[in-house]
Amino acid sequence: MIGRRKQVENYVANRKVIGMELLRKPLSELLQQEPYLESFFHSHGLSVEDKKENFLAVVNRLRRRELEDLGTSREFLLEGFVAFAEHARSVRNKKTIPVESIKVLGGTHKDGSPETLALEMRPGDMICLVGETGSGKSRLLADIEWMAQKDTPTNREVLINGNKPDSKYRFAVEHKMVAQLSQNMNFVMDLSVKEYIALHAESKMLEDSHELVDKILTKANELSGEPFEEDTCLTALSGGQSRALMVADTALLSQAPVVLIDELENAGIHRRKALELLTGESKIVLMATHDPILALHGHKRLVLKNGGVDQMITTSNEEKALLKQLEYMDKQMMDCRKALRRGEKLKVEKAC
Ligand SMILES: Nc1ncnc2c1ncn2[C@@H]1O[C@H](COP(=O)(O)OP(=O)(O)OP(=O)(O)O)[C@@H](O)[C@H]1O
Repeated sequence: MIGRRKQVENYVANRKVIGMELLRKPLSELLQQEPYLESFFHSHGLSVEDKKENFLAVVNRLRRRELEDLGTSREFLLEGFVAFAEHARSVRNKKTIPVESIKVLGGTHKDGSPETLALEMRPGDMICLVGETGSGKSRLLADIEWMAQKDTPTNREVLINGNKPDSKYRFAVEHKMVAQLSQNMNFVMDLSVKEYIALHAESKMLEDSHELVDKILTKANELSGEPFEEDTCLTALSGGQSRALMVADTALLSQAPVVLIDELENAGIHRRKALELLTGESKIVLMATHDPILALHGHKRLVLKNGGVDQMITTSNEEKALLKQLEYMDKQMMDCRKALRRGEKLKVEKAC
């Protein structure tokens, strides 16, 4: 039987240069540069009291009994740590495709007739989809999400920056082009708001995650009708607070250049600010909605009929003027709601 120092030396000798720098660097230095590596220690039940040590020393120190208790081996830990770090680095360095434009070329309506469409969208655009039930709004959102190549029921084709998207972008989960915000956002995790955002930021291997967590919390509170604290449990958030958190999280943490929204419900969220936050982060926002305030906020709206885009309407100046009136009424409604919550009696100027 070979001793533990020998096992580690053998491993070191057999291992090619890659990974050795990682194993020999003092943990204090390594974890300062790549704090997410600490989760490897937690998940493998390793304690690191002396951070001046390097990973080789940590593994070397472990006794056979301890390794058995942890259900692992030295080789496994060394291999695992290097693999974990390499994967984490690749996630961190991963770039989504820089999107300058997305073009949707028409396919066919439900009855098979051709759809005349050449829709071009650029970062910062907000486009609304309107239409009767079953007219094809969700299908259009799905075509964009799947980067359809005449291979969906609509036969549409989606071009990224004027070209057919590389299949690695179409099918690889880590290159997600699209973030979805759906109507039903319920949390089932037993975490505080701050823990949840921190976990999400950590999963993206971001360096400045603390700053970002605070920024997301502040933005979520600006969007929410009812403010909430960082230690509020996710499951205790109201529908509006959950949506506000998801919008802020998507805008600031998601690398996906496109956000698809299936109706942003009215209650408890400042909808205009939510859209401004998303488009301000240079995302392309597409939203299926029948809410006039949201629909008129879009630069354009697509009218869906029989599975195809029937009209593409640019928001007119008259509609923009109407939007101001609607927003005024909406604010009155919000104020009334707040006053009711505070137990106040409503006065005529606050009447909705
Ligand atoms: N061009 C098309 N060709 C064939 N099938 C289509 C086409 N467009 C939509 N469909 C199909 O029609 C059905 C209804 O479409 P979809 O769910 O997109 O409608 P919707 O407008 O989102 O409806 P709702 O408002 O009820 O959510 C779906 O099964 C969808 O796949």
